[in-house]
Amino acid sequence: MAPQLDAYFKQVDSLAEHFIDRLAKAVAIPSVSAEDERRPDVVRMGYWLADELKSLGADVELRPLGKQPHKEHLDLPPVVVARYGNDKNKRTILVYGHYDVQPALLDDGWATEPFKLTVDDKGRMYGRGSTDDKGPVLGWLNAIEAHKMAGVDFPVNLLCCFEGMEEYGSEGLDDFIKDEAKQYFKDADAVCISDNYWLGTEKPCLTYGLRGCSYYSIEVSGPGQDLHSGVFGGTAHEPMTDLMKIMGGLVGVDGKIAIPGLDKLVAPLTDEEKSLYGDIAFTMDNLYESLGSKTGLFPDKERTLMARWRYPSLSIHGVEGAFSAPGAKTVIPAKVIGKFSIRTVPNMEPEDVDKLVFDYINSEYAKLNSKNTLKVSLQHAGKWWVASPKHWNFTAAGKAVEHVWGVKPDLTREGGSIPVTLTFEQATGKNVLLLPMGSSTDAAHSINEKLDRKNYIEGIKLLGAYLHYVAEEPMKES
Ligand SMILES: C[C@H](N)C(=O)N[C@@H](Cc1c[nH]cn1)C(=O)O
Ligand SMILES: [Zn+2]
Ligand SMILES: [Zn+2]
Repeated sequence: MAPQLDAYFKQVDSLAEHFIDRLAKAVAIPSVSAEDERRPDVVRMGYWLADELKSLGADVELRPLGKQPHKEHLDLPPVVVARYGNDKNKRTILVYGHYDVQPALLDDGWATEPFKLTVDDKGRMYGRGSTDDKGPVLGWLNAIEAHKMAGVDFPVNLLCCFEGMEEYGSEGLDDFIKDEAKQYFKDADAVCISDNYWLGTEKPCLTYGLRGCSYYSIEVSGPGQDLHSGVFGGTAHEPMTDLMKIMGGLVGVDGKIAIPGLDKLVAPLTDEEKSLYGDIAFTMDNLYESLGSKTGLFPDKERTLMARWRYPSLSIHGVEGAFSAPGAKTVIPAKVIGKFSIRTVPNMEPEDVDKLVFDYINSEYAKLNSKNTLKVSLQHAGKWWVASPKHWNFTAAGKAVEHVWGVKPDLTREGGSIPVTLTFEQATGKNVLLLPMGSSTDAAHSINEKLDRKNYIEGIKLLGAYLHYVAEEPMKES
């Protein structure tokens, strides 16, 4: 295998500028799934990706997902499914990624235009979606192209599933995966997802766990319209005041969730699990570097990792309808919608979490004796996932990491969520591996998101090398 991989790696290096150009084209399409007016761009991105795959020789289909639930005027963006290779003597790997991105505005504080890939003198490639998840998705396409150009036989059959709604809770995809598990995806021997990050900036990792995400909104309404606070202040129940009381009580400044009973749903920490954290290559400086400050909640690495991986957290995201522009407008908002989410962990069942959340908010609201109207809703929920890393899929990826990066990867869990991971595992019955490309300082979801050139180019080598090692692994279990 070594000469083949050498030829492939060389080809990746010589195509590096072309691969960066491909990423620039993808970043230039503002495929923001959460913004209704951007939906045509999300669809355009799906078609662009399909065309790129076709030009590389893959069989591609754009599968419609129907209307968006609760927003029937909007079509969901298509799922791009593709097959590259159909050799019965080769293994088949199913890869998943997403071509939608988080919202981004220059005014949010970006140093460069978010939808223009901007490379600085240190090789940092800034742009929305660079690391989450356009760089990794294009990594698979680039791996195909470099094999073709180098004349190296592609070692496996590749099935692709690229969606356009991941950042909005993967609307519609669960049913699609369940339907296709025994059809389009039926040949898959294992699944690989590249959509998370290293823990630091130096050491690669393989990831076998994710937290779940239950996302809620609290709507408080009262007055028929926004009011003058001089004329009506002190005479009416104010929705914003009620909302702030409720939202402010959900979580303490120490990160402790105030919802009674939630902690009882969490799997107890065993001695065996506790012993795993010490060996992970992660320092408090890694945390401070990616936070951009020293505002961590815990002084030590073990508790920080546990807080990220194996305990739930509650984050308050924002308030719709509130006065958030600069200035000093004296308005009483008539209706406000507060948004928060809970990252869930083993053994929290989403329905149990919902019940505790609704009961707590309703009982706290009752204590306010407000005449306003409260509505609490679940926006979307995705369950946590923890798998066994003792599978040939992980062994192959471990060997590929050692080959490309010269170091054994850490086995990590991830604080973020990719809800379809569990769906892929359950619907196909196959092992799922998370193989990240980007690093902890990439600022996914934040301003100035970036992917380092080195992570992108070596990441393309890694994805290709992983497929070669997969082809060599003895098949021991499904
Ligand atoms: C880890 C992955 N790249 C990611 O960013 N996932 C999102 C998924 C999500 C959940 N609700 C909405 N989007 C995340 O963890 O926030
Ligand atoms: Zn992602
Ligand atoms: Zn994301």
